[in-house]
Amino acid sequence: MHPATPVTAATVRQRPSGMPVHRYTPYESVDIPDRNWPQQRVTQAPRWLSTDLRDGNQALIDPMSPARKRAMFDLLVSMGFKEIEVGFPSSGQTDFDFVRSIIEEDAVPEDVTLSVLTQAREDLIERTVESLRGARSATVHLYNAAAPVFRRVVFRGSREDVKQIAVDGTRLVMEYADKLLGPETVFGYQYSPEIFTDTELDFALEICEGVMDVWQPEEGREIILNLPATVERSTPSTHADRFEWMGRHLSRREHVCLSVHPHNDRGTAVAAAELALMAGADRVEGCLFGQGERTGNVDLVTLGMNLFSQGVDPELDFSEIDEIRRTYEYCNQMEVHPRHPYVGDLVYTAFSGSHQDAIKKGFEALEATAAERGSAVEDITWEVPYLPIDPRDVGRSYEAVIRVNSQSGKGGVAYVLQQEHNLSLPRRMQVEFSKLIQERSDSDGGEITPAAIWAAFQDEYLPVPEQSWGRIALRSAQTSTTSQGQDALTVEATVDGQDTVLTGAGNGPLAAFFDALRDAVEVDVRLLDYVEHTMSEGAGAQAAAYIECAVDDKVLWGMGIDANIVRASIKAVVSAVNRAARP
Ligand SMILES: CC(=O)SCCNC(=O)CCNC(=O)[C@H](O)C(C)(C)COP(=O)(O)OP(=O)(O)OC[C@H]1O[C@@H](n2cnc3c(N)ncnc32)[C@H](O)[C@@H]1OP(=O)(O)O
Ligand SMILES: CC(C)C(=O)C(=O)O
Repeated sequence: MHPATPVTAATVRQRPSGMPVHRYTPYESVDIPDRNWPQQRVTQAPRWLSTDLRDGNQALIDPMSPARKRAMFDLLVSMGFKEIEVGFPSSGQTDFDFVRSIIEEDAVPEDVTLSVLTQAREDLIERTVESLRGARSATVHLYNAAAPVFRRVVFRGSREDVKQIAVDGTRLVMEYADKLLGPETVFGYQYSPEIFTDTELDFALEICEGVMDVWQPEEGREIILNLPATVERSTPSTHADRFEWMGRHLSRREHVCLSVHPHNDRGTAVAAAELALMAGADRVEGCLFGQGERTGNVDLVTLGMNLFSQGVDPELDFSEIDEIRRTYEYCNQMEVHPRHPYVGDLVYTAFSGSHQDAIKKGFEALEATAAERGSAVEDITWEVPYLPIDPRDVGRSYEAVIRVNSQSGKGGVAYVLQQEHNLSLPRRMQVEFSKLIQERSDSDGGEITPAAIWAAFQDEYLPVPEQSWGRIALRSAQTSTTSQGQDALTVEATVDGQDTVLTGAGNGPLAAFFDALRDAVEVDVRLLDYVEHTMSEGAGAQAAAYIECAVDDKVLWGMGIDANIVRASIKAVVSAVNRAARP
């Protein structure tokens, strides 16, 4: 409870949480009942501007060194950004020198425009324009805050005074560009009424019109009007209403590039950007993985990948997302959260049973469709439950898609055995084995790695001669045909510690083996189900045999792997018989 507010029955009733809500006011909505944006769809990528090297950089505890700046710049270029805000050159020598270095070292591709930010102060503008000498294509971005509290507190002036700062600043930018830049530079201009989100719409419009009257946008001379949610204050829908309102009221709209610059204070910057695009914005400013002041700028990776996942070309290359992330982490000295959309360590991983089951079935269905159509899986429309995109499209593997812990079910365990060991366990055997894994994860806690799952599987099902438990250790098995046309089987094994030769006959090698077991080992085995498959293509391939049997009064599975399918089946029976006697 706020100390100045006494607790009374009335306040408690009005404010059940006890939080000092009376200090805050609701955000004003926009009167635009015939809004169009909800019907719109984004069908192509916007123009992107990365401000990692400016808004991102200015929010770092330790701003980027020249080497880190350069690594970030090169990354942005390699991803396909065509507009890059490379700094605030009048802030100090580091930013100024960085802009100079990429121009002088010819590190800026021909189709990339550099952008630099400045306040509307003459000395700063001069220094800013100075930094751009020799650039092929450059934009000066001028800002001043326009919201009432800034007019009152920061500039201590009227609307007219604040508009004049923008108008004079624009004129100064043009004058210094004329004076300092040569014909080799294609020069552009951007203006931002800072804190657009808290600025009265009519005043935001008035100040933008004043700036345009100076710049005189026309065919081949666009102006970028960037309307920043410097501090995110409204719902994305109200933000979109404001964009639609501005788009409807701005003069010379066809020469205006309307730009959105969301911050993430309410956690909805991505939605705010998307809805602003629906409301007519042409361009988005933001940072990789949402770096930036306070809660960050809008995350350009999420925005781009959201387009990608809807079948729209983002016009940015995210195919090696982990490389992008590594460079981001080096440059910003910040870590990406494990749940960060599209890139976090855990975002393509399912631990829970029902998710794993659905993912596994999804992969199987995709492969079946591809086989049916005779096409590659990569050419089939992606439709796998719980995975909005194919992790491989961003350079991830399927390795971590399913991880097993106490929340996992049979699907997850089966998936790991399938992926790592080419074993397709029959459904009832999946249930049987996953119970064993479940018991282990319940008792040990935490994740059970694929290696631990495999070790448990081998220990439980795959009989080997040196195995430390079980009645029977198989050494060799040979089949022949009896004079009555039956299958005869001779098996060399150690039974209860004694070297033994087992013989039997029956209709098929399995029946012959059951016969041998009944006589020599005194167990009664009945076959209930049998499944086999090859584990790989070509000669020398191993076969896997799974046998469900009743061993005396126990029903359970056994499994065997061998290059010879008969031996694989016999091993599977040995596996079941041994398991039946396991305490
Ligand atoms: C929302 C954003 O992200 S905006 C970008 C913010 N980024 C940065 O500020 C990073 C780089 N900035 C800097 O390094 C420094 O601010 C500098 C070097 C540019 C300027 O530093 P200083 O000269 O000390 O001024 P400072 O930034 O503190 O600004 C305060 C003064 O500028 C005025 N001012 C602030 N913004 C603007 C603006 N956009 N246009 C004109 N004047 C402005 C203030 O009213 C104040 O004036 P006063 O001293 O007469 O009261
Ligand atoms: C300079 C402007 C565009 C800005 O960074 C903001 O308002 O957040």
